[in-house]
Amino acid sequence: MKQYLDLLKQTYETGVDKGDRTGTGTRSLFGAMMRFDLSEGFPIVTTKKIHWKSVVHELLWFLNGETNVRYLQENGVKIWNEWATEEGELGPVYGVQWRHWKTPDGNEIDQIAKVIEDIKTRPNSRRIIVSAWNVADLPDEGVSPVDNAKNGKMALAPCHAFIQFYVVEGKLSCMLTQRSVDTFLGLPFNIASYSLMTHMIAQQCDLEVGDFIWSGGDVHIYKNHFEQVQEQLSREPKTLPKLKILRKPESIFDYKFEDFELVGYEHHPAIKAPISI
Ligand SMILES: Nc1nc(=O)c2c([nH]1)NC[C@@H]1CN(c3ccc(C(=O)N[C@@H](CCC(=O)O)C(=O)O)cc3)CN21
Ligand SMILES: O=c1ccn([C@H]2C[C@H](O)[C@@H](COP(=O)(O)O)O2)c(=O)[nH]1
Repeated sequence: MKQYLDLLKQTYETGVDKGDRTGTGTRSLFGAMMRFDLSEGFPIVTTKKIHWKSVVHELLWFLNGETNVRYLQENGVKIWNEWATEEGELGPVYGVQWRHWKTPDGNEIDQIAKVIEDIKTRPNSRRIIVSAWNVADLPDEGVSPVDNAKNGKMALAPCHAFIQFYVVEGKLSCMLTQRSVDTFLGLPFNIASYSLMTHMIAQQCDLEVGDFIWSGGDVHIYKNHFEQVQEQLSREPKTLPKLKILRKPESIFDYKFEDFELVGYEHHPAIKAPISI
């Protein structure tokens, strides 16, 4: 995960002080790209422990079209709790936009099903895209995440907002555009999550995995993560694990947590850090 550590270092050393919505304050740079060849190992950060269980359950939850944190909580995943209403609602976040994008005529579009169909039937298409950036559902930035969710808006505007797939020589690649990046806490999850999804879609479409390309807009380190970043940058990365998918489910919507095994995930100890809400 040299690419990740290089970006963390670059942001830490060359970023500019910048205020932000949460009030914490950040060091930030604008515009970055990383490329991971998924055939060379599964890109999960090794210089601290990443909670793999949270990565997998969060992705399955998105793919199920869900936006209530109940499923996550039932599976011991706490990462979305702070933004949810008392009933557990987050408003029309990723799950709704991926699976149930509302059209003006009252119908819905399942963007994930469409992407699978496109990859199978029109692999040369340059329009194999999932967008979570539904302008009509964006939150009001002057209102708290919980109040936005109560008002039927997204609790948070999508961070990983635009996904494009590409097929060539029997390999599936994925490129993500992430408009806002919590480099210490969020980014390791985002890289692992999209790499996992690329493996799943490749399996469903009988393709090998190609590259995962990540691009970021406002790449920042929160000011209360500086010590943790220094600690992490002092650690030596370890060899990447391999992802094993233990069966081929009927469809992209039928995967279970137990279907995935990260073989040989060696990592340094976890590093605790406060999350900015
Ligand atoms: N400021 C901020 N950063 C984010 O990364 C982020 C948000 N907000 N809001 C929405 C989601 C929620 N995400 C989160 C939330 C919490 C952790 C977190 O606390 N991670 C810890 C513990 C993980 C666990 O035990 O599951 C970590 O050490 O990685 C990570 C990503 C990513 N997103
Ligand atoms: O998957 C995610 C979700 C969120 N983040 C981070 C990026 C920002 O630090 C906050 C969102 O705040 P905005 O003011 O809406 O930009 O959450 C992430 O890195 N990854």
